[in-house]
Amino acid sequence: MKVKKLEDIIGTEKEVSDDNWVSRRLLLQEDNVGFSLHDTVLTAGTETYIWYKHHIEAVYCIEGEAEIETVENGETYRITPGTMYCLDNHEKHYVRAITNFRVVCVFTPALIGDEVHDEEGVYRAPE
Ligand SMILES: CC(=O)NCC[C@H](N)C(=O)O
Repeated sequence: MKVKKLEDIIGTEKEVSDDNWVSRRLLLQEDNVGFSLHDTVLTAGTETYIWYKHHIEAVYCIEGEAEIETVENGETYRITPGTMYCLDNHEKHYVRAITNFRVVCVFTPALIGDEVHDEEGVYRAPE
């Protein structure tokens, strides 16, 4: 069994930041469990364009509020604590954080660890 605390991750290479968010990566490919698990905070007032071309992501909100817009059809969703969304069709989308937006994210396949979005909003393909 594996037990890790957020405080074990903060300040290490498993705490990964991009312009609009910080992602504390609790489980990664090296843990060999088939998914990765992150505690992520998106910064209030930011808009992030994302396309998980190679991954499925589930996102469970535990603090704050955001709007998600799926690009293909322009639909918007208000996400608040206790709500989950799952990008099960690799949807291109925007995340607009209204307040600091804290979420638990699960990715399959698991992230390797240092991924940030490229110019297309994509995390690189798993190795
Ligand atoms: C909600 C979302 O996808 N935010 C971007 C960061 C990502 N979830 C991560 O933790 O790497």
